[in-house]
Amino acid sequence: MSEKLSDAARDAMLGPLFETGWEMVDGRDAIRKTFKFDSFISAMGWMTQAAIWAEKWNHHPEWFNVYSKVDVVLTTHDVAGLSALDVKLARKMDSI
Ligand SMILES: C[C@H](O)[C@H](O)[C@H]1CNC2=NC(N)=NC(=O)C2=N1
Repeated sequence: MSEKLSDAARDAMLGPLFETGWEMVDGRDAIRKTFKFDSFISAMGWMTQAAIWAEKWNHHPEWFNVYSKVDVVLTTHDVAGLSALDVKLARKMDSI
């Protein structure tokens, strides 16, 4: 079972993600980022790879795709807020 991120963990783990374009969602304990690709197929390929990691870790993104753009929101529904799993998936999404 995941735990909500502590204040200390937030400082350490979220700071580096904010540098790569992640930001807090207004009014929610969640992070968001828009990923842009050069085609629909590139976006779908990225989503497919991210989906395989999400399924492996049983941690699923809220996301929305239009053509070559994917809007992603990460949060942990089981704890109603951010957990280390959100950070792990965000880092993976950045690295794919
Ligand atoms: C029952 C199942 O394990 C849970 O619903 C999992 C699935 N994927 C999940 N994904 C996310 N983002 N948060 C969760 O709390 C979560 N819980």
